[in-house]
Amino acid sequence: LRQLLSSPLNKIPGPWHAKFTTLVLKWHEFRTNRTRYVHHLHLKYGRAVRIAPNEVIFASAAAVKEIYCSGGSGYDKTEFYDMFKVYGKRTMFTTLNKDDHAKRKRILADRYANTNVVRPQSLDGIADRAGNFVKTCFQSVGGSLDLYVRLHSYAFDCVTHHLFHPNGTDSLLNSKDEEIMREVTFDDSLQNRLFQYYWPTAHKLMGKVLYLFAKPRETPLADDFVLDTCALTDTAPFTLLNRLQGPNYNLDALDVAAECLDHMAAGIDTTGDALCFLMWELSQPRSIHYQRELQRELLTNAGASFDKLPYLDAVVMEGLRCFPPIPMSLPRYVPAGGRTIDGFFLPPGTTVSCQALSVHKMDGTVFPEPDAFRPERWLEPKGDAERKRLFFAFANGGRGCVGKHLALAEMKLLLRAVYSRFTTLPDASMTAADMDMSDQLISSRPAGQRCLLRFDPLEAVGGD
Ligand code: HEM
Repeated sequence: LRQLLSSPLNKIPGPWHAKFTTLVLKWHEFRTNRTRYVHHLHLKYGRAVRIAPNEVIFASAAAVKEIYCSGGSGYDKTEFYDMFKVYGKRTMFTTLNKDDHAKRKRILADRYANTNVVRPQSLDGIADRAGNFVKTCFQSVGGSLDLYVRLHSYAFDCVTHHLFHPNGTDSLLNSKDEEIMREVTFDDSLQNRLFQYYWPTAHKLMGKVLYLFAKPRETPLADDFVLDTCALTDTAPFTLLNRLQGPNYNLDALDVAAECLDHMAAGIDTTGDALCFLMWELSQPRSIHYQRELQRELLTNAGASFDKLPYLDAVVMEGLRCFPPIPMSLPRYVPAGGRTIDGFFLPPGTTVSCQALSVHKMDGTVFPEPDAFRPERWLEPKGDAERKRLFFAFANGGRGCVGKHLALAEMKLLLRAVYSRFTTLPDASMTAADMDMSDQLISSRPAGQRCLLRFDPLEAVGGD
C-alpha cells in the first residue's frame, strides 16, 4: 500500500481506478475497444494519462521522439510482443531488445529500401496486381464490390510478390489463394490470445473448453504456404526470401519461414485496411469533392510517376492520419534509471507508449479540426515539419515500419489505377456501424468486415 501511495506515477492525470487495477483497461481490450477508450481518456485528461498502475500513455511529438527514437530505436519492447511469435520463433518484429533487433534488421532492411521497392521487377508486380483489382471493379459495374475482401487480396498478392516472386500469390484471380488470405484476415482469436497473455496458467488449465468461447489463432493454410514457398530456391534477387537464404546469415529454415510469415501478415491487414477506410471516406458525400480533385490530378497527369503526384500524396497521408490501421499503443519499457517525459518522471520498468490515433488528433494547432478528413492540409507549406513530427501511422525511429515504402507504393498505385477510371460510391446496404473501428491485438479493422462500394466508370458520369 505504501508503494502504491508513494508511486511517482500518482502525479500523472488519469481515471481513479488506474492507480489500483488494470481491469477496466482489460475490459476494453477484450471488447475490441482499447484505442477509443484511451483516446477518450486523452481528451478528458490531456496528453499524458496514467491508464493502469504501471502504464502511462502520451500523445505529443516530444514523447514520440523520446520513447521511439532515443538512441536510434527507442526503448525496449515489452513482452506484449510475445503474442506475435510465429512457429514459436522470434522475428525482427518480436525481438525485445535493441541488439537482437539490430542484428536482424541489418540483414534485411535494404530489401525494403525505396530504391529496392521501385526497381522495375518489384514495381511492375504491384502495378499488375492493381490492374487485376481494376478488372474486378469493371466486373462489378451495375452492382457492388466488397472492397474489404478485394483490398486484402490485393495487399496479400503485393506483399507475397515482394517476399517470394515468382512464387507470390494471385488471390485476386485465384480462389485457392483467396482462401489463404481469408484465413489470415478473418482471424478471430483476439480474446483467446489476450487470455493466454494475461492468465497463462488458467489458459492451460481450461484447455479446449476455452475454445468454445474464444477461438485460438489457427492459420494452417498460411503456415503451409510459407513453409512450402520458403523451401524453393528460385526467388528473384529483389525479394526478402532471396536475401534471407543468403549463406552468411546463420538462419535456419524455420527462422527464415517465421520472418517471411511475419512480414506477410504485417503486409496484409495494414495496407488492406488503410485503403479500405480511405476509399470508404472518399466515397462519402462529405468527401466527394476530394475524390473529384484526385481524379482531376490523375487525369491531367496520366504519364506522371505515382510518387510525383502531390494531391495523391496528400490523400494518402490524410487517410493514414485519420484512419491509421495500427492506431493503438506500441508498448515499451522505461530503461534503467528512469526517464522524464513531458515533465513527468517515470521509474524504470514503467510501460509507456503512444497511440497513432491520439498522436494524430490531440494537437489542434498542428491539425486544425483534427477529426475532419481534409487532404489539402498536407499541401500547405506552413506547418509541414510539425505535421511530419506528429505523423505516427508507421511509428517512428529504428523500430518503425520497415515496409513503409512498399505500403505507400501499393496504396498509391492502387488509388491511381482506380480513381483515374472510376467514381466510387457507398452501396445502400452499408451502415456506419460496418465501418466502426474494431481493435485487434495491435491493428484495427472495420467491425463489419465488409465494405461494399459501387464503381461507376468515369465516362458514365461524364468524366467530371
Ligand atoms: C499502411 C500500411 C502499414 C502500416 C500503417 C504499418 C505500420 C507499422 C507500425 C506502426 C509498425 C511498428 C509496430 C510496433 O512498434 O509495434 C510497423 C512495423 C513493421 N511493419 Fe509495418 N505497416 C504497414 C505495412 C507494412 C508492410 C507492407 C510490411 C511488409 C511487407 C510491413 C512490415 C513491418 C515489419 C516487419 C515491422 C517490424 C519492424 C521492426 O520491428 O523493426 N508493414 N508497421
